[in-house]
Amino acid sequence: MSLTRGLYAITDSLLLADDRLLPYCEAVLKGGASLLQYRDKTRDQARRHDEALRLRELCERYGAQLIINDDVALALAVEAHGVHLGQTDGSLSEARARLPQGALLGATCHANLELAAAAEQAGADYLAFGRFFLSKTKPGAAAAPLSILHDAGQQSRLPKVAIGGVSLDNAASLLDAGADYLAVVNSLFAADNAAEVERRARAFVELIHS
Ligand SMILES: Cc1ncc(COP(=O)(O)OP(=O)(O)O)c(N)n1
Ligand SMILES: Cc1nc(C(=O)O)sc1CCOP(=O)(O)O
Ligand SMILES: [Mg+2]
Repeated sequence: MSLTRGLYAITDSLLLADDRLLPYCEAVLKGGASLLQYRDKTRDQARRHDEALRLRELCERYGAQLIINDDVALALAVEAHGVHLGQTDGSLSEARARLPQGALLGATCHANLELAAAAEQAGADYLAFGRFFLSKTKPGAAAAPLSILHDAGQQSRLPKVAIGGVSLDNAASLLDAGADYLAVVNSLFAADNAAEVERRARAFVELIHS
């Protein structure tokens, strides 16, 4: 499946604790998210493997793609659809070489066009820029101007992912600036129940395709 535009939901271990991971992820997929990233910073390899496997099955049921954050080995072990790597997560070229053909490789580029060019050269399938707004999930993330989305579009034809504090209130500004995918944690998953997660996902998807 090739990348076009859509909602990119990212999991969070705190927001999705207490058995919320699977029902909330199913809700986000029912709402129309096309990419789901498993982002878990713990070292509990057995649980990570089990959760990633369940999420891969869930994504397949809904025609979405599971991306594993940081961990190429886990992505290979559960036959995920791809991996997302940041600037300190290892070599993109090596990850590209290890992944099967057709697997997605995403790269964090912050607000830096040189990082974006290097990621494309290394074989990335999408370029992630941010953070655009204050992020409750990652409060220390460095700010990026909206203009980086336009500038990246001048340099590359790869899909551009916008991340960091993305909400239903600011989504339109990111889309207008050139974002192809909106990557969202808190504004999707900080919800009281799965029905609310689905409603929010649907609202993002409608905005993206309007
Ligand atoms: C879609 C997307 N964009 C950016 C990031 C951030 O990656 P990274 O800089 O490696 O930070 P961590 O997420 O690993 O804390 C991402 N995960 N996904
Ligand atoms: C994981 C991550 N990376 C960022 C970056 O700027 O690279 S911002 C971020 C957190 C995104 O969560 P929320 O939607 O809750 O702000
Ligand atoms: Mg990372």
